[in-house]
Amino acid sequence: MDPRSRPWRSVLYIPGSKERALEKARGLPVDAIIFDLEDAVAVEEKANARALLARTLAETDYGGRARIVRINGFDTDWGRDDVAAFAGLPIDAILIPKVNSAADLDAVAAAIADVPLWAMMETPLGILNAAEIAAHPRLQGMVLGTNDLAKDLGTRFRADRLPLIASLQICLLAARAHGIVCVDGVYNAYLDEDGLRVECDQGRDMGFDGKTLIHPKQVEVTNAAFAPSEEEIDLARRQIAAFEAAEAEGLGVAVVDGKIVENLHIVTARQTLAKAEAIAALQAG
Ligand SMILES: CC(C)(COP(=O)(O)OP(=O)(O)OC[C@H]1O[C@@H](n2cnc3c(N)ncnc32)[C@H](O)[C@@H]1OP(=O)(O)O)[C@@H](O)C(=O)NCCC(=O)NCCSC(=O)C[C@H](O)C(=O)O
Ligand SMILES: [Mg+2]
Repeated sequence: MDPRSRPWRSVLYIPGSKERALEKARGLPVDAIIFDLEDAVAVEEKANARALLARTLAETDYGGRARIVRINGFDTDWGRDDVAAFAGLPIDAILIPKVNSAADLDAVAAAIADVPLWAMMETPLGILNAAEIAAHPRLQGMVLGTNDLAKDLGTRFRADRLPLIASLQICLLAARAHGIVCVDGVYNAYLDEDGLRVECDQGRDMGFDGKTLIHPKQVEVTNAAFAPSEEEIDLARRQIAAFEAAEAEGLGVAVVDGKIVENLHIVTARQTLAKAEAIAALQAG
């Protein structure tokens, strides 16, 4: 199945150790959940969190939300046990942190069959190797880890994310070249709705499928930013109608709102309508 055929607007991290948050997520309108065993879980809680999460995933219906488990690094004390604990459980992907190369994916792929892999893109070496990582046959998605990346690059926070733009675009290029999902990093100031909206709009403009989140308060703004707007849906419908009318007259170009519409714009228009339908189906289900 094409991993991009479903919505990935809002992808919420939940610490695997937080029972209340694991329960609460069942009622949140998110497209996907990342159940985190890595940075959100303290060292002394790692084993308990893994057991709690495995039990929860075995017993809990998360509806249409995609379920992704972020394991600890495969070369850490916990990584191999994390992977083993989720074999056979109902999950949609395993997310590997701090992926530096395709070889990091090979190691996890050899340890668990059938489950799609996702990669955290958050190290300078990983960004430089984005093309070979995205080309891995088991990889279905990339998630930007902008906190780790900012740390390793030594950047300072800027609202326009100028120091990170090149890395974001390299990942998008790699993901798009290989037809996989690409989700933007988190916005740390989780009570700052205006700042989140600006960053969501930037990510949407760049071409990300959605954004990773750390708190339920961020869901509504993010879902709105990454869904096709009413205006976009209306334009897509009018472009398709105008182009089909032009084609019926033997023409290859139509004009809508003073702008040319060619078959490549129709591909985008159809994708917009398909995304709106997929979102509606997820919300209805
Ligand atoms: C940021 C938080 C620590 C804030 O926690 P808290 O103060 O407890 O929040 P609230 O009291 O406002 O919570 C209100 C209710 O919402 C639930 N809740 C909170 N967070 C979540 C969540 N993430 N998912 C589901 N539900 C959540 C609370 O349980 C409250 O419920 P109720 O009792 O019914 O009122 C906290 O939000 C948090 O821990 N967030 C996740 C942090 C995290 O996962 N960090 C790691 C991922 S980020 C990262 O590593 C990115 C990457 O690797 C990089 O490098 O950039
Ligand atoms: Mg990180």
